[in-house]
Amino acid sequence: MPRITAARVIVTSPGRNFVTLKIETEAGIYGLGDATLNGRELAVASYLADHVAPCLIGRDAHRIEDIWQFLYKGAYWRRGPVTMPAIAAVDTALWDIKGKIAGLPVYQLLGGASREGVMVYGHANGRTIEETIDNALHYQEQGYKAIRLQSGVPGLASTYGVSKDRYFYEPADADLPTENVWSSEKYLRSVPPLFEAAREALGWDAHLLHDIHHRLTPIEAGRLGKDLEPYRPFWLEDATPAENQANFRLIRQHTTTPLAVGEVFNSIWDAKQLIEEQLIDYIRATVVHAGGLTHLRRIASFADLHNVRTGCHGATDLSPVCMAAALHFGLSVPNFGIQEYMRHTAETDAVFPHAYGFADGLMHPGDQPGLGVDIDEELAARYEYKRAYLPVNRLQDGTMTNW
Ligand SMILES: O=C(O)C(=O)C[C@H](O)[C@H](O)CO
Repeated sequence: MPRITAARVIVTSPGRNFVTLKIETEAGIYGLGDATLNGRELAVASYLADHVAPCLIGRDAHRIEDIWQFLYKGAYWRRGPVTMPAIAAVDTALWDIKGKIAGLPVYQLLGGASREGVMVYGHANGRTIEETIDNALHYQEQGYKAIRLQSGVPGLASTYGVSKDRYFYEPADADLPTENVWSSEKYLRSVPPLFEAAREALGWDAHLLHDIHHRLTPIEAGRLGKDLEPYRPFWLEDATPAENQANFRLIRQHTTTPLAVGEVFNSIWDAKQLIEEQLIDYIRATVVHAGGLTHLRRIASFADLHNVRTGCHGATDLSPVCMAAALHFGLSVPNFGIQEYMRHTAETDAVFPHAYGFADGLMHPGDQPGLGVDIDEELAARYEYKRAYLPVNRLQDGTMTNW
């Protein structure tokens, strides 16, 4: 049996912070797992190093399910955004090890490929509609079949999703949280003209997506969904906060625009009602924040029963280790919908050499045994952790709201 001999936490910041778990076995085979929780990275690093790693030593690395249950049930304190990325990192690293021992890419262990590749969506954004459309055309030229559109809102100094760079978007940028100002009224007026212009410029074959980033009330989201129906969006994401899952009933009553939610979910319980009542069309839970491949597969199987497809989160704060795992998952899962792909910087890619690649709008995890992603520890050590926070949001009268 491949006995676990070490579990080390590597914190590195090649352009942004990442927390990686490296599990080593007696035979010298190791596996990697992503444990990055944007803006709260060190909490997960400590949870892993101080509380999880000591329990792993000596265990059989092949017993993925048993170790998952041990860490979930054994902590007594279940779920949560710190615990679940820690469990996810262990789980992902164990799938990596199993694949390496078997000499097979992880997607083969998950049942094999269900499709030729994983359709991904790129991020087009700009300060104005014209700039956003211009960027979207660049994505289309590169072969993207699906593009997320985010544009600046007239009258607001900054808004979610609008970056300084055409390809790289990094919202966590300050030593202390940056304060933004938000107006739902101004925003609601700005999105329909964006979609109208996008359909005109990009045609009707392109899948067009949009992220509300939890900023609307359910009835406002219902109105936006209705206003966008003529432009047939692929989805409206994170319409409203989903702690109260019943909120989505109100949105559903008012629009047929497909809904996606779940990037902040960390377990199947966050989505139970949403899925059972078919209040959403796509579940955004992902490998790192929702308990690893083992738990994500459980969520996807449950979603499949209710016609909900996957649409995993894939922002830059999810490391290439998570991206690789997401692609193995996306290639194999029967009810795959789409995968987000926000490309990493060259510095990040150099620290995490990987086998996955993009062609004609689809990504493939590659056929290396395991996940097909590694970490250059020497290079990683050159990038020290830098504290960074996500921004916060206030309404124009100063009231705190969702970012
Ligand atoms: O990718 C998305 O849809 C996001 O909303 C990105 C999030 O803001 C980001 O992952 C927060 O860390």
